[in-house]
Amino acid sequence: MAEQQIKVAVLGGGSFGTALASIAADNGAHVRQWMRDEALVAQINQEHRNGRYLPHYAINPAVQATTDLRSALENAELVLIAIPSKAFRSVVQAAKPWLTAQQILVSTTKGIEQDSFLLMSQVLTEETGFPHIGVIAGPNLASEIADKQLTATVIASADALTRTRVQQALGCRYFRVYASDDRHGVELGGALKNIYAIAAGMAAALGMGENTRSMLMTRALAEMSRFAVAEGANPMTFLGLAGVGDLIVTCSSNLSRNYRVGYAMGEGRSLEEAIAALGQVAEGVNTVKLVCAKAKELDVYMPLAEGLYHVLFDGVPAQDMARTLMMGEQSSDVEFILPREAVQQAHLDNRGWHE
Ligand SMILES: NC(=O)C1=CN([C@@H]2O[C@H](COP(=O)(O)OP(=O)(O)OC[C@H]3O[C@@H](n4cnc5c(N)ncnc54)[C@H](O)[C@@H]3O)[C@@H](O)[C@H]2O)C=CC1
Ligand SMILES: O=C(CO)COP(=O)(O)O
Repeated sequence: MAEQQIKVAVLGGGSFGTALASIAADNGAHVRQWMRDEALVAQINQEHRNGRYLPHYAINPAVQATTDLRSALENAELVLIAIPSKAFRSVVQAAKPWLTAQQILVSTTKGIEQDSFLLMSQVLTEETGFPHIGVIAGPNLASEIADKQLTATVIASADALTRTRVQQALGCRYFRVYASDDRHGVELGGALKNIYAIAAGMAAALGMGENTRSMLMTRALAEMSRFAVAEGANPMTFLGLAGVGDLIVTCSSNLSRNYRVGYAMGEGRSLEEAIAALGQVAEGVNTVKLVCAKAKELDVYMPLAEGLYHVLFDGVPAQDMARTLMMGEQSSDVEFILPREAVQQAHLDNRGWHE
């Protein structure tokens, strides 16, 4: 018996939405991709190319682009939402008339909502109340996926049907989909690593070495997981693709937009100049603001994020961020083994030498 063709809707005409639409079509799905720009729709449908966001890659000709939300969503079994966090809720609200409780709704967005501090899958839950909600995150540079470089991602959901359908719809010879039920941890991993990608780009532009890069990434992981645990996530998630995996790729690659913003600032450009030169979304700029405020509220120690905040928004020179790392408290390597507090207490108990 021939397998049924799954119907997939992708909301968003940017680089990641386009890469995912093309994967699903390569996998035999019936794919409609919604975006606002009529010219881009025409280009995708006629030339099978997204000249604005992925100009050098061929899109599977079966992807049908449209500016009509209704026709994109009607009868779709799986809806992938690849819209920057600033516009995510408004797009979900516009889509609501054509969303149903049977559909599987998946956010691919790595950001946090400004006023609510909600992650995008929480926005989906709040707006729809539907049961099949998940999130995709992992080391997934869109242009490498479009180039069919071997890539892995994570589908995270408490709902087994959501995990399975996404694995079936997107898993193919160049794209491997792993499952997790820690939706919050996976989604936080994707959002938080953008902060450290900016810092890593800065460090690279300032000529810092490989030891420094490795220290930065590892301490970033400690900081991310500390924050995520305070938010109720499982720290083990950060050993996976959406934690350490995504951190490695975004802190190492010039293809990451967050890394590029940091690199431009490390070369002496202002934040405004760096963003203007990018011309795309770097979610980390907003995320660092929101996370620093939340960390204060929760009393979570995040010296790297705070140091980056001061460089981005208070005019502190980028070189000084490294000092924050070197001159911070003497701490624990892996605090899930030796708690930070135990190290601090031992210092208090042994005051007076070298101080
Ligand atoms: N590009 C990448 O390599 C990856 C991106 N992501 C995440 O996916 C999300 C989307 O990213 P990209 O596709 O890369 O972004 P992008 O910057 O390439 O494109 C964003 C798309 O959203 C559209 N958009 C913006 N505001 C809108 C609105 N109000 N209504 C309708 N459409 C609107 C833009 O027109 C554009 O088509 C981001 O949060 C990002 O963190 C996740 C993994 C990889
Ligand atoms: O999340 C990404 C890769 O996994 C893409 O990162 P940027 O948003 O920094 O380009």
